[in-house]
Amino acid sequence: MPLLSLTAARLAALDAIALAAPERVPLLDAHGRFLAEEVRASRTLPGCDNSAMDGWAVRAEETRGANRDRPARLRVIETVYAGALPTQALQPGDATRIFTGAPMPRGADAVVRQEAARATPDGQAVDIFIPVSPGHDIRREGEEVTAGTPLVAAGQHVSATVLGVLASQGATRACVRPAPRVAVLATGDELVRPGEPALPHQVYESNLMLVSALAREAGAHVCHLSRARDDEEALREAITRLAPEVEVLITTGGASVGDKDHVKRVLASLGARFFVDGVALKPGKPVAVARLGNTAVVVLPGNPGAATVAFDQLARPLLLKHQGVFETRRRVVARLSESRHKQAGLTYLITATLEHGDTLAPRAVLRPQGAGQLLQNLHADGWVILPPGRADFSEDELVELELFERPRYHALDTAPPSADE
Ligand SMILES: Nc1nc2c(c(=O)[nH]1)N[C@H]1C(S)=C(S)[C@@H](COP(=O)(O)OP(=O)(O)OC[C@H]3O[C@@H](n4cnc5c(N)ncnc54)[C@H](O)[C@@H]3O)O[C@H]1N2
Ligand code: MOO
Repeated sequence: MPLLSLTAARLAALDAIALAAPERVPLLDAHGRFLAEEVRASRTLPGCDNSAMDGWAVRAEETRGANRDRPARLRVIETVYAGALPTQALQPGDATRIFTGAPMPRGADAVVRQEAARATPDGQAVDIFIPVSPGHDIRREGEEVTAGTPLVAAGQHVSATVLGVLASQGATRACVRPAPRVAVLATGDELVRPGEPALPHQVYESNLMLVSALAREAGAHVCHLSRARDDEEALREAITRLAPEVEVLITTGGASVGDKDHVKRVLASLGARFFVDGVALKPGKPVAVARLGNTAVVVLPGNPGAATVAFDQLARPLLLKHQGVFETRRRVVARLSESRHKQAGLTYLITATLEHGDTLAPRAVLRPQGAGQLLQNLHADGWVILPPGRADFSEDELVELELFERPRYHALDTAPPSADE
C-alpha cells in the first residue's frame, strides 16, 4: 500500500470504527462525555415574573419624585418569599415586601431594593427613597429562555455548565454515547518497567502512561495496560486476549520495518483488515489503523514523540468518532523562527512555542525535532504544520501553527505572569 497523505489517512482511519449506540445516563455520569441529541428547553425560564432583589414590589408611578427628604410612603400588604405565591394584588398606595426570586404580585410593575427604602417600625408601611421605572429589578418570565428553544446542540461536550443547564430544566438523565473501552499494549524487549532498575541501554517503558492518558483526554475508558515482548507468539497471544475486550486496541512499538517489528504482520495473520498502513507524516510515519473482528486497532510507532503525533492525528479522531463527534482546532499564522528542509512528500508537524513581538504575526520558535523526544512537547504551544509538496521553508516565512490550547496553570506560591510580560 502506498503511503497515504495525512488528510486521506485521517479519513480512512475513521472507517475502522463505528458510532456507539447512545444511552441515557444519570446526569453526573454524563460529565465529560458528548451529547448524542439536541436538548431543547422543556421549561420557560424564569417561569414567571419575579423579583431580582430583596426589597418591595411597587407601582412605579407612585415612586415618582421620591427622595430621602420626601419619601413615597406605601402600605405593606403582605410578604412574599421565593417559592411562595402572592395572595393579593397591589391597589394604589400598596407595596409588597418581596425577596429575590419571589413571584411578582399582580398590580406591581417594579421592585425597589431594600437599601433604597425603610420600613416603619411597625412594618405596616414603607418609605421609598428613590424613583424607579416600570420593570426595574424584575426578572421577566421567559427572559432567559422559552420552552421549546434549542439549548444545547448534539455533540456538545458535557461540562459543568451543561450539567447545570440540564438540571435547571428538571432533567435527571442525559443522552450520550458511551466512552470507548481501550486497551494499550506496549511492545519492546528493551523496555523496563518504571520502578525497576534500568541499565543505560535499556529504556523505561513510558508509552503505556503516555498513550493511556492521551486516550483518556479523548474521552476513552482505558481498561487494560499490557506489555508484550518483541516476539510473534507473545504478540499474537496478547492481541487475541485484549482485542475482544475493547472497542479500540492501541499498540506502541514494533510498527516499522525492523527484524523485530512484528505487530502489523501478526495483525495481518490474525485476519485484520488495514485501513491505513503508513502515512506521509513525520513524525509518525509507520502508524497503521486496522480492524480485527469488532475492534479497531491503532498501531503506533514506539518513539514517544512519534506516538504522540500519530495518536493525535489518527487515534484521537477515531475515539471521538465513536462518541459521535469530531473536533476543529484553532490555528494561527506565525513566522518561522528558522529555515527548515524537509522531505517534500511528507507533512511535518513540528512542536513550537509562540513568541509575540511587535509584528502582526507571532514567531513560531521550532523546538528541536527528534521523534523520540517527548521533552520537546512539554512547553510547546502547538505544532507548526509544514505541508507536503515542498521541501524548503525559509526563515520568517508565514506558516500555520495548530494550537494545543491547554490551559496554563501556575503553582499557588508563584505569581502568574502579568498580561504584558
Ligand atoms: N529502515 C527503517 N527504519 C526505520 C523506519 C523506516 O522507515 N525504515 N522508520 C522509522 C520510524 S519513522 C520510526 S517512528 C521508528 C518507529 O518504529 P517502531 O514502531 O518499530 O518502534 P521501535 O523500534 O519499537 O521503538 C522505537 C524507539 O522508541 C522506543 N520505545 C518503544 N516503545 C517504547 C515505550 N513503550 N516506552 C518508551 N520508549 C519506547 C524504543 O526504545 C526505540 O528507541 O522506526 C524507524 N526505523
Ligand atoms: O515516525 Mo518516525 O518518527 O517519522 O521517525
